[in-house]
Amino acid sequence: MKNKITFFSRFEADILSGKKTITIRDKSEAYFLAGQQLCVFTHETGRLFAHIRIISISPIRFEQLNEQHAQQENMSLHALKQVVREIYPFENEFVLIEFELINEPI
Ligand SMILES: CC(=O)Nc1ccn([C@H]2C[C@H](O)[C@@H](CO)O2)c(=O)n1
Repeated sequence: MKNKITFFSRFEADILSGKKTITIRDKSEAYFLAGQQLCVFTHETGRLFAHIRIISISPIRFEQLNEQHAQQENMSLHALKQVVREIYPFENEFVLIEFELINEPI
C-alpha cells in the first residue's frame, strides 16, 4: 500500500501549523484509507516534512466545495476553487481527504 503523499511546498507551513487539514485530490489518489498514516513530501524536491493520519476520505464534486472546505484549507473559497482548477483544469470529480498531523515516526 502506498504510504506517501506530496504537497506543493507553498502549503508546508499551513500543514505543519495545523491550519490546513484537508486536501482535494483527483481520483488517481483515491486509494488512501481512513486511519492510514502517510509520509508527506514536497512535490518540488521530494523532501519529507511531516507525517499525517487520514481521518476520512470521501468523494466530492467541484461544485460542492464550500466555505467550510475553504476554512479547512486556510484560504478563501474563491482561492480554493482557483487552486483546484489550476491543478486539475478538466476534472469535476474529486476525493476530499481529511487528515491530522502526527508527530510519532511511522
Ligand atoms: C503536489 C501534488 O502532487 N498534488 C497536489 C494536489 C493538491 N494540493 C493541494 C492544493 C490545495 O490546497 C488542495 C486542493 O487540491 O491540495 C497539493 O498541494 N498538491
